[in-house]
Amino acid sequence: MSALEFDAVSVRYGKLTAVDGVSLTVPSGQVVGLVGESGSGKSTLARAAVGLSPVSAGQVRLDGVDVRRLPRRRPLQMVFQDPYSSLDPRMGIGESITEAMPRSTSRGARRAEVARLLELVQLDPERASMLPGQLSGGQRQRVALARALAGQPKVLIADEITSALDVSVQGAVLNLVRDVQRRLSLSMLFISHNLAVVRYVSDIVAVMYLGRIVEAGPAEQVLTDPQHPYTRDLLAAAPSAHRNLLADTDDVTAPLADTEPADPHHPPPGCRYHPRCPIGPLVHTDRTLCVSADPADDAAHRPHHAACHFAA
Ligand SMILES: Nc1ncnc2c1ncn2[C@@H]1O[C@H](COP(=O)(O)OP(=O)(O)OP(=O)(O)O)[C@@H](O)[C@H]1O
Repeated sequence: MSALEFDAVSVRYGKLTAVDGVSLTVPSGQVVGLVGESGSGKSTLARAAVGLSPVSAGQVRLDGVDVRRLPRRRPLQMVFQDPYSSLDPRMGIGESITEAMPRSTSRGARRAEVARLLELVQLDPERASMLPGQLSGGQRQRVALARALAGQPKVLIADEITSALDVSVQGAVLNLVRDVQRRLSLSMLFISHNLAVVRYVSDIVAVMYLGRIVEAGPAEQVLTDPQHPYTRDLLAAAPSAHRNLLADTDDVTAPLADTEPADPHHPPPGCRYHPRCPIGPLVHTDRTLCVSADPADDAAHRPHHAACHFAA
């Protein structure tokens, strides 16, 4: 079991700061669910761990070791929304899985290992010679998971892995991932725009807004007693999060009611959420503080914390 730590990580694309000094820990054997609107920087943060987005400041560590020092970052494996990101359409699925195994795997052991991995993701090992195009979307995603597991990871990063699938198979893939995570005691960073899905798999929930984590804590606490107005607004925009696991209405990428989506190229001064935040007017404070001062997350040492001047 291994802990993944983002320590004040920033990612810049030219003038755009997509991830801005994010600190977040995925504790050993636990699942951290990362939520937030489209463009908030979730994928960029996850990709920073596996070397797919450029870290301009800060460090990502696995058990205290800078991940850049890990050979091919093999202990960190990522599964994407589109399984074709990791599967070659011209390569048999068994071969794709074999390719991801450590070089030390003997030739003789490879075939048995492919069969073991296919069984682990509940696919018939007889299918090892099939091409990805001969499988359904859900089966392809299972193969992508088997390929990620072939690298013998300690940490699994799952980025919207069910959102491109038919609703009818989303639940099964989700159950599979959760089952595999528990069985192998993997640490997992799980990204989804669907709050009900995040609630179902996560021990900890982190909420991202314009490149920052604005709230994090034990999943139940964050989702039933949110401290940050943005988290409250997300939950209010997804009322079925508590009932229907896979309802489309939980899409938090939809703009929140009556508010302009934020422009990551021009983050507002002070608190980044202040132009959309209902709290100032509600509590009759003058909003000078929110407009002028960036709310430092003073309580980041606590299990449940939020970056808001008026956190509940
Ligand atoms: N390779 C890139 N080059 C330039 N800008 C990028 C790149 N990748 C992401 N961005 C920008 O960084 C910001 C964060 O994007 P990111 O994809 O991480 O957000 P997200 O929260 O994962 O959104 P989504 O749910 O839509 O994937 C966005 O403004 C996006 O346009």
